[in-house]
Amino acid sequence: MSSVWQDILTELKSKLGDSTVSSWFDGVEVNIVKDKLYACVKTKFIANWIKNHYLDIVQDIAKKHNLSIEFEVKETLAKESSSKINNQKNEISYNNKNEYSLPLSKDMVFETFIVGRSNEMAYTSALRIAQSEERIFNPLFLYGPVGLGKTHLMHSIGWYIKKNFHNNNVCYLSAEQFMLKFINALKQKDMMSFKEELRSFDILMIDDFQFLSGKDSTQEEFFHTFVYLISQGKQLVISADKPPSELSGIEERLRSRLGSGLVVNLHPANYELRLSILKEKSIGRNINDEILQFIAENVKSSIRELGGALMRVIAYVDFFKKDLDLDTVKGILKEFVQHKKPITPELIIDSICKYYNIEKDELCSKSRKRNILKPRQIAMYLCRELTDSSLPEIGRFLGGKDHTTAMHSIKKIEQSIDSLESELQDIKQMIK
Ligand SMILES: Nc1ncnc2c1ncn2[C@@H]1O[C@H](COP(=O)(O)OP(=O)(O)OP(=O)(O)O)[C@@H](O)[C@H]1O
Repeated sequence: MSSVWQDILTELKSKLGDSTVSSWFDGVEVNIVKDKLYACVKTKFIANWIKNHYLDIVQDIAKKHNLSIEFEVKETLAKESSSKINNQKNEISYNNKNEYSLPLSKDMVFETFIVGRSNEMAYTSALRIAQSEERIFNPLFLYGPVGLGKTHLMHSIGWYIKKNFHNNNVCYLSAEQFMLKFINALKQKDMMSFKEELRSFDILMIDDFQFLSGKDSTQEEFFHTFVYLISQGKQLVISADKPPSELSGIEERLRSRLGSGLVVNLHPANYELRLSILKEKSIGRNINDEILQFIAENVKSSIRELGGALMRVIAYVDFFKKDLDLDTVKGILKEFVQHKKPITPELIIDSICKYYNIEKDELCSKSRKRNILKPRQIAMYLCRELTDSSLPEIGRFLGGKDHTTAMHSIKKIEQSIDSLESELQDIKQMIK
């Protein structure tokens, strides 16, 4: 090993400690050309980690040796991963037989979807749609905040139908892709093929429908496709971040049709579901329950984030072949972990909005629609239970209501406490 690199490592150890340096810098190969030191690491993950956490400090030390430093990923490993990507591409093109559909991810099937209270209804509806050739719920409209499994369920429907009903022609598109294909057909002056192709599907699934907000001509085209397919007994599955009634920038006649079948909400996962997902995804990995519980308790924003946190822990174990302790995990997941904040009315209001997928303005408005009134009453109840706020303060926080409204709302929730128990538990989990 180059003596300069040896010196750099020694100095790094004195600043960062032996274990950090051996975790991230063991196995680095160096090559000095003129005044540049090229440090070759095994993977992109390690290179990024070093750049994000230790670059300044390494550069400072290198400067003392009149060197600048650059981190690279070893070419052999880069080649390996590029051949993996090529294999994946082959799978995708096999998967993607019709040119209109986006490929379905092979990891997103019903068998890998973990079911809990927050997504049970969505899972059951998706499975029923896939299993039944009768159009029991048409369209199926799945909605909820990001990263909670809408795409996973749509891909699962696609795979199930491909496997069990070979004659059915499935098309899965993001709303953006739908728009791009529409624009392309207009440009090519080939609207007939576009219409014919879309009308030939037995199951058409459009993801992230909110993307079409304000895109009037694309909506118009989609509207006609929608009406045609439904009239022919074909299945439609749509997903968005909001229910049809709350999608802004979508034409009224389309909104009402989107809501004419079954509309199902995916709620944020509670602790039990987060833990089950982590246990399932870490099968065969040497990660103990204490660590999984720590991740489930702290990474709450979405299942996508939860998966990302677990991947980071798994990558660490794979690279360094070391047993993990909780302190190391806390360090690795620093950016994922939300620090515990004191419980305030603002925090309760934010969590309620997230849970019910409504805007703060709506929650604090005068609306007496049930989908707004109930969350507002729950917010008042939780402010009373979890904070020291007085009734007039609670009324004020929820949009300038008076203290009798706050008192009445809290009573309402107390009267239905048994039926609301599990919902309240889930919301409290999000708040804490
Ligand atoms: N219940 C679940 N069980 C297992 N994995 C899940 C579950 N829910 C979500 N995931 C995983 O979480 C990730 C994000 O899910 P998905 O892409 O389906 O979210 P989404 O609701 O469509 O989000 P977006 O609105 O951002 O498109 C995916 O990797 C998915 O496989």
